[in-house]
Parts: sequence; C-alpha cells; structure tokens
Amino acid sequence: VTVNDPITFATQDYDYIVVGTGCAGMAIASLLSENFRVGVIEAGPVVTDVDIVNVPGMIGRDEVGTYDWNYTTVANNDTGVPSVTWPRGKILGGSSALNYLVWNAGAEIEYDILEQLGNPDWNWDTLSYYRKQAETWTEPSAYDEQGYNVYPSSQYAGHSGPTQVSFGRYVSAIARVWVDAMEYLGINRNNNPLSGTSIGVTSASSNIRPNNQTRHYSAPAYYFPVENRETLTVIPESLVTRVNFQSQGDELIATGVTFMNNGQVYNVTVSKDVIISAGSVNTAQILELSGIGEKDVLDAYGIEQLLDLPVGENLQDHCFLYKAEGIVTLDDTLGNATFSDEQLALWQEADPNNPSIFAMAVPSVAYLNLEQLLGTDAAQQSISQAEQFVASQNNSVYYDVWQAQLQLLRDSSVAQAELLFIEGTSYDYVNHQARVRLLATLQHSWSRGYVHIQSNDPTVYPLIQPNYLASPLDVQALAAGVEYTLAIGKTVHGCLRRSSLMPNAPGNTSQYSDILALDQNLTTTIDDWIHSYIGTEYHPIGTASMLPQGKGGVVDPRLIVYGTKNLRVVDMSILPIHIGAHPMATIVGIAQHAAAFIKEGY
Ligand SMILES: Cc1cc2nc3c(=O)[nH]c(=O)nc-3n(C[C@H](O)[C@H](O)[C@H](O)COP(=O)(O)OP(=O)(O)OC[C@H]3O[C@@H](n4cnc5c(N)ncnc54)[C@H](O)[C@@H]3O)c2cc1C
Repeated sequence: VTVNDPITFATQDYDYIVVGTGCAGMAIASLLSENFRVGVIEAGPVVTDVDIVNVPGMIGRDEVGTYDWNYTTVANNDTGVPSVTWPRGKILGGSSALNYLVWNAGAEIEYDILEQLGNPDWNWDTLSYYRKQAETWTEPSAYDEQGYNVYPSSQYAGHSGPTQVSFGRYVSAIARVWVDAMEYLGINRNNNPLSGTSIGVTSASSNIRPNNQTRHYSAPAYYFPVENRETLTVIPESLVTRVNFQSQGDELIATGVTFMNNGQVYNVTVSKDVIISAGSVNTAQILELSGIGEKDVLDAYGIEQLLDLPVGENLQDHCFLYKAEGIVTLDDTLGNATFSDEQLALWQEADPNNPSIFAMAVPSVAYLNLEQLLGTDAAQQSISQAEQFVASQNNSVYYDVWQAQLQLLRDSSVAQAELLFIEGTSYDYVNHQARVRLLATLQHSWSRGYVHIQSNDPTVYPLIQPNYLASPLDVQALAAGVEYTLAIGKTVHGCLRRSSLMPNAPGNTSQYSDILALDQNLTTTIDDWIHSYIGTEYHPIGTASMLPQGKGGVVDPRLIVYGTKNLRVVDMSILPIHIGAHPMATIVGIAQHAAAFIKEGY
C-alpha cells in the first residue's frame, strides 16, 4: 500500500523498516511482508507510466535527470582524474529503474571467495540458488538465438521468480555480428554466462518482460503485483536522515528511524529490525549521520560516535572508457523524432514478429581474463607487481581482501575487463550523427576510494572519491582494454568495420575529436587520454563491507551492523570485493538470501 501522509505512515506498527527500494530494498521488503508488517521509506517518487523508465531502448535518458540523485565525484589532483557524474536512481525501484538492464553473473570463485573471507554460507551455490529464486528466465526463440548467435541452456536459470528476464526482441546490427567479431579476435563464445563461467563473448539477457518488452525492474517485479498487501506500507518522497538507538549493555538496539517529508521531520518505530538498503552512497551517509563510522569523519561534523566502524571505505567501482562512432543505431531515435515516434508506436503494439528498435538494451558484452587482456608476459609482470603491492599491505585491515583479490587476478576463470557495446546513449547533436559506444571497463580495480559525509545536514550530498586509476595496475589494464576496443573497431565484420575509427568519423567539435586523435597517435596519448575520459560503469560496492570485525567489516554474515542487535544493511554496499559482472542479478539474489535467513531467525 502506498501512503503519502507521513503521520499515517509514522503511526503504524512495523516489525521491519526498510530504507530504500532499489534492487535490494524492494525485494527484501516485499519478501518479508509475506510474514511480517513492513514499513518502507523511499526518497524518490512512485512512477508507473513513464517511457524513459519502462522502455528498454530509452536507457541512459534519465541520467542526470528527474529520477537521478545526480551525484558527482570529486576530482583527484593526485591522479588528474576529473569530477565525473555518478547516476543513482531516486525513484521507487532505485537504480534498477534507470539502469542498462544487463542481467548476468560472475565466476564461481568470485562468490566462493566471500566465504573464504569469513562469511559462512556466502558462496556460488547459495547465491546462484537465490539468484534463480529471483528470476523467471525466458529462453530466446530459435530465430533470436541465431540473431544473437548464442545458444543458452535454461538449466542455469530460474523459472518462477518475480523478475522477468529475456532477450530483447530487437537484435541490432551490432548485436548480430558481435559474437562473431570477438571470436575472430580469439575470444571464446560463452553460451551460458549465468553458469558460473563468465569469461568469453556473449549476448547477455536483460530484465525485459517478454510479453510486452517493458523493463522489469524491482518495482514491477516485487511491488506492483502486491501493492494492496496490508502488511507492506510504502511512503515515497521521504528522506531517512538517521537511525535511532537505545543502549542495552554493550549493544545498540535500533528503535526506528527519523525521516523528512515535505520539510517536516518524523520518527517511526520498529519492533524487530531496521534494514538499510539505500545503496553504496546513501547507506554510508545514513550510517555516519547516525553515529556509526570513523571518529575523525564524525568529529568533523559534530556527530557523536556510537560505533567505530570503517563505514564508507573500501569503495570499489567498475570504471570505463569509451569511444564513439558514426553508424545507424538506437541513437537514431534520439536524433530523428519521426523515426522515434514510429518506433515508440511499434513498441506499444508489442508485436513479437515486428519488434521495435526500443525492444533492446545492452546484449553485446565480453569478459576477458588477465592473459586475454594483457598477453602472457605482461600478465605475469602484472601479477608480480600485484604480489609486491599486496605484501606491502600486511598491516592494512584489508590485507585479507587484498590477498583474495590477488587470488582472483591469478585465476583464469575471473574477468579483469569487460568490453561492451552500448547503443542509444551518445547521439552527436552537433554533427547530427548516430553513434555507438564501445566500452572497455575494469572489473577488479586495485584502487580504493571512499564515500563520507561532508556535513551533518542530511540534505547535503556526501563526498564521493572513487580514486580511479590511483593504482598503476589499473592504468595498465584499462589501457590494454582501450587497445582492444580499437582492434574490435577494425575487425572485418560488417557494421563493426563500418564503425571503425576512420579519419572522417564525426566529432571535430566535441570531446570525441580527442578520441579520434587517440586512434591516430595511440602510443603517445593513451595514458593521458584514459585519465581525462574515465567514467563510471555505475557499480559501486564495498562501503559497508561484510567482513570480520577489525578486518574492514561493517556488517557480519547476517548483515547486522557490528555492535548493534538489529540494524542490518542489505544492498550493494555489503560486497567487500567486486565481481566481474553487472551486479543487479547478484544483489537481488543477496536480498532473496537475506530475506530467507531473516525469516528463519524469527
Ligand atoms: C545508469 C546505471 C546503469 C546501470 N546498469 C546496470 C546494468 O545494466 N546491469 C546491472 O546489473 N547493474 C547496473 N547498474 C547497477 C545497479 O543498478 C546497481 O548496482 C543496483 O541498483 C544497486 O542496488 P541497491 O539496492 O544497492 O541500490 P539502488 O538500486 O541504488 O537503490 C537505493 C534506493 O535507496 C533510496 N534511498 C537512498 N537514500 C535514501 C534515504 N536517505 N531515504 C530514503 N530512501 C533512500 C534511493 O532513492 C534508491 O531508491 C546500473 C546503475 C546505473 C545507475
């Protein structure tokens, strides 16, 4: 039930309060409300009928828009990396309402390593089981299999979960040649990227509802179908500003939260747990505003420290670089209103035999291990450098995490880079050219950043310093990824060849002219170029890490904040080390897992 009156919301009785309705929050709130009374507080609005949310091919259109928190990072003078935008969804559904819909998973070892780091029952078997509980996967038709050139087996997917996952019905010109082109470059085809084997080129599935080709994000998956459930009460457009506690012996008990609605402040109480699912940026902010964090951070803003935990540290992201070309793509819907209107009308018809160009998201992805990315010799050198770095960290609280990352670097089943095409997000309005983006991204960054409050005013945004490229290992890997994208642009495969970097490609008056210069003068400019054009792949993790206490941990394996009895964090911020995959499917699986053990505990 959605309520807009804060007094009505605040005076009801709740067993659980969930803060945030993103990939994790909406799922856990909905699942717990099957047995308990759950109150949910979301900063953004409830939206049902908005094309930029519902139409898969409109990806990217709400970045720096109405449903985005519109965060930016701070520039880093040491590395020379400028401030970049950091989109995060502020809407019922959170970032799942504006993300790029790639639904995939990492390698088995990337999940097993969570258990090795001290978290019993956090491994591939458990997390893939719960991811399957979250999804209803529809296999592509024989015709689409040929179009996408992948032949997935349904045995690795779930078949009765709330989130509809399928292959977009529109197979673009690029998607048709992608697998072929990468195989030509020596990368193996991966027909089953949900199987625990992530390396290789594939056409990824997306959370697109197959019958009408709409985005099936966390609100339609977990909320709209049970909107009338009396035990599930959601208040939108309300900002949680802190968690309230009382002490019991050495432990803190969360009694509820404070939130702001329309400029007024309200308190709401809880009988069991407060669950923070505000995402990697806002979860850290809420914990710090509540007195949980590092003393110097809290002291600076006059906040009494209740618990000393490394909140906001260990921030890791997948960062990316891209180049752009002139080629007919989904970008044409941005530049040609008539074409866009026609295609939108076609999308509304949802005729499976005549798919609209809007019935697509981002299928064309490939994951490379270290050797594929760098070549054998450079890979060995990189491992030696990483070994030296890790040895130098033996006094760090994160030493075990660094060692785990070294293990992942050495393992050929683990992706260090992702290469992917994105259409529909980079129309060149100056030269009136449709483009396509080809991205090189880093999956296991050696750089670590942080998110911290910079005021005790909850409406002041926290400071985000991702520290991209602080490690030379990251510079080397990303530079190799960029070189790979240039090779892809020059393959002989149909439209990939048309999209190769030619001197007459568009961009003289935009930032892309520099990218063209890069292609012509690769060796001299690549390092400078990657420092100037780096961006986020939107996957921040780690700011409330699930690790042992004293070893970087903020939450324990039951996702309870150390030193509290009943404050949990269930979202992307609990992952202590990154996975080589887009994280949404994993985080929804984490929420399913958490809902199961929380229900068991009571
Ligand atoms: C542009 C973009 C593209 C992406 N593409 C992909 C992709 O293709 N595939 C993929 O797997 N992943 C993708 N991601 C990442 C993925 O969406 C996130 O990792 C995932 O949504 C994180 O889930 P979460 O529950 O931790 O946080 P979120 O989904 O961000 O949800 C957090 C929620 O908490 C709310 N909130 C925050 N603070 C407060 C507060 N103080 N009070 C009340 N409510 C609050 C927010 O408004 C939001 O609704 C993308 C992300 C973005 C932004």
